[in-house]
Amino acid sequence: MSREREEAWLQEQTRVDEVIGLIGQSIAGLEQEVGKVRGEVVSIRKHFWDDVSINLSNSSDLIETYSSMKQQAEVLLEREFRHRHSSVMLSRLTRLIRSPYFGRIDFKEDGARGAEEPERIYLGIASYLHEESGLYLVYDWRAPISSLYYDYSPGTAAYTTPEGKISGVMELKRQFAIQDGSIRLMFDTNLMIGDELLQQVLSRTSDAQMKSIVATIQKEQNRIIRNDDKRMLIVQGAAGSGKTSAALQRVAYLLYKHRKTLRADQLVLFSPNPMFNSYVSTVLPELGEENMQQTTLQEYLEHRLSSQFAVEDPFTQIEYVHGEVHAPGYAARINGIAFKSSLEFLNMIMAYRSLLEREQMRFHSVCFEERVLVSAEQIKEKFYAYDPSIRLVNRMQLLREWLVASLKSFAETAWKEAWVEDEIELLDSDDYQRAFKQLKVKNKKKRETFKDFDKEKELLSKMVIKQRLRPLLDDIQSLNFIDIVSLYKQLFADESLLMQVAGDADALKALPEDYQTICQMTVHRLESSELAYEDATPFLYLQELMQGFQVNTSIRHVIVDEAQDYSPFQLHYLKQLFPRCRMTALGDLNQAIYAHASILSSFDPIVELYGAEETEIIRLQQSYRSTREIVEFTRGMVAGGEAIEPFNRSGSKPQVTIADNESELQKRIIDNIRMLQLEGYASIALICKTAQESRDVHQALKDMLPVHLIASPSQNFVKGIVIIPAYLAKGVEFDAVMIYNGSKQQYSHERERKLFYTACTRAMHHLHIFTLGEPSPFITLQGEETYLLS
Ligand SMILES: Nc1ncnc2c1ncn2[C@@H]1O[C@H](COP(=O)(O)OP(=O)(O)OP(=O)(O)O)[C@@H](O)[C@H]1O
Repeated sequence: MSREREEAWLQEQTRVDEVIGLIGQSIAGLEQEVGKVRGEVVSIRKHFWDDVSINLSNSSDLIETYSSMKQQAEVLLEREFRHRHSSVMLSRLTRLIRSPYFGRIDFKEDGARGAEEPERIYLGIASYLHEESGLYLVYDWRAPISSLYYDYSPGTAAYTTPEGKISGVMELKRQFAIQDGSIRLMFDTNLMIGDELLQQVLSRTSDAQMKSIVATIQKEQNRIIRNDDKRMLIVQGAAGSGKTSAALQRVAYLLYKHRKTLRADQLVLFSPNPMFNSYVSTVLPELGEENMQQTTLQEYLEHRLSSQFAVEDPFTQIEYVHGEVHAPGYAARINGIAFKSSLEFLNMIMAYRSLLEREQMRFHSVCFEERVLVSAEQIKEKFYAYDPSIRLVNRMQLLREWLVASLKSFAETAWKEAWVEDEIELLDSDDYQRAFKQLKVKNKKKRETFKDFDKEKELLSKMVIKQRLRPLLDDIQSLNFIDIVSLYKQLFADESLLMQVAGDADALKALPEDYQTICQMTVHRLESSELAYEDATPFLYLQELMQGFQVNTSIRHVIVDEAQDYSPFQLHYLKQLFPRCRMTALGDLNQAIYAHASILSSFDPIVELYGAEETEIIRLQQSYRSTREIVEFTRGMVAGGEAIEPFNRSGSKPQVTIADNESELQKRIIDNIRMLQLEGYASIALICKTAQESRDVHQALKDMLPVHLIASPSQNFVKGIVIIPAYLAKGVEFDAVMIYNGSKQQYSHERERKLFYTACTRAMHHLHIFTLGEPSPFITLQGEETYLLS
């Protein structure tokens, strides 16, 4: 180390010591404060009534009592607020003291006098204000001035504040890695930030949890994080380019920037599967923020539809797409999936709604026990008797009122029926008591005598009727008299209707050639009370059009990760569901592994969602996850892959091993896993094509190695050796990846290309593909120099 550098290091360590000392003092003060205020809160709560003087004798005493209570309540509120505030500060400083900052910039604003020293800005995961001097000893990485660190190398630089742009010269940019109070690494950078520190960070072994990237955010990623102008932000980025990482940092940024108006529960992340939720769940707490809500589209669909159907999940659909290629009707199902996820089909459903306003509506009869109170036919007649200019949803409200009235008039006579008397016999004593109480109140009001047997019986009978009609009334209130299942089924059962609707929606050309088979298959499944994944969103959309949209207005920001997995139809639906939200959609078209059209296959429909004016598209080409060798091998597998830039981190070339039979294949895999373990890799994945294959391989290997099977999306992500189907490994990463059988037989069809690419790009340091017989063309078409064959 040069002398100059040694001195700088020493100076910085001295400052680190000072800052840690000061933070320590603040922590001690806060601990005292928290303890004291907690004691006060407990004591006020305990003695609340002792200190309130209660006197209700006359109005002035009443006012005095009220104001004394109010005063006590205000004191309690103020103490509770102080307690919360100090506790938050305390936990922030406790996090900061371990590693107070990771960067420094020296910045001289334009207009500062020549002799003036540049301002030194130290950046950390939270700010630290030294109260006595009034100086910020650490700036929050999200503060406006901190963007200089991410956006510039030394030289002229500028940042934006709410008051405008501030320009100047950055004279120094320094990066640190501080652990337990000691500077472990220190770099001054002239290039763009991160290269050396990033090298170190990316060379580490992976973890079962994603990590924050706050110290090494790259310029392009910073654009994603701080982009706050447009309603829609689309990020199309290569595998491993940091889309998910940037999205989580973005959430932390938004929570900081809008801290007065935005709460964590007003943001929702749509993840590819529940396992992914646990994988990313520690990033925000690590940054000192509460987690946002996390869900999956499937979870939402289940929540809305599972009472009516067995709803197929997307993973069962993928298993079918990749595992049942020879099943009868396979091609029709695939075409059906693509068709039903298109915007053309959405337009057809809209056209269908218009048609239903005039004809073909379907209702359930309103029945009590076996008796039809209002027949489906009568409801339909009534519906079409309303003024056609009234909107469909409003006509449904009118129908509802009419049916509630019909039910009431039925109740008015039904209580006299003989069966009601039998039911009274079955009432328990609580019911009797309740009836008597009511009767007493009524009699008091009407000044009648109580000993009235008939009145008592009438009251009990009416009570019985009311109880028995309650579920029916609830059903009517929820508009369940509209027969949505028949409406959806009718669209496929009556081909002429489908043609008419397609014609009205200008979607005739989009109808697949084999639509008749698709129709039959759809009807067949609905008749078994099953809803295929591709039907779930259209069905729900139709239901909302009939019953009125159930929207969520409290959500202000929706983040859709792995956005390529969503169809245009599904994204449109999400937009309707969250009418007040801004949206961030992050994805990689090359990882689109579903059979439906991806929203990213053309940007047009997704841009149309909020309009070009309100949409920003950012592309990320640099891949950080994998070594240069792995990126150079995998990028050739996908269209446009040549644009993907590897980060300059070297490792061994991907290996391809051919085995003649399955037992040899497995033996080689076992040997390889043992070797990888000796080399110190902590997370190793054996990636299979389907869950079925994963289960079989697990069965074969489990007695020889400690392997975990992850075959269901609801499992948690675990460290160690995992056997996992490719579609569940989406979004996550491993130190070493082995592909179970990358043979020509397994991966050669176009639809398998992206699945294979997704599997290979999960590797950070080591990729090894084992094949049973001839390797897949996705391997052999790569340059021979990009991999090693054995
Ligand atoms: N600026 C950065 N600094 C440090 N690490 C980074 C940075 N950007 C990305 N990484 C790392 O690169 C890896 C890939 O990031 P991430 O999973 O966010 O990428 P992705 O684009 O969502 O990937 P995929 O689409 O393949 O799922 C992670 O280990 C992440 O920590």
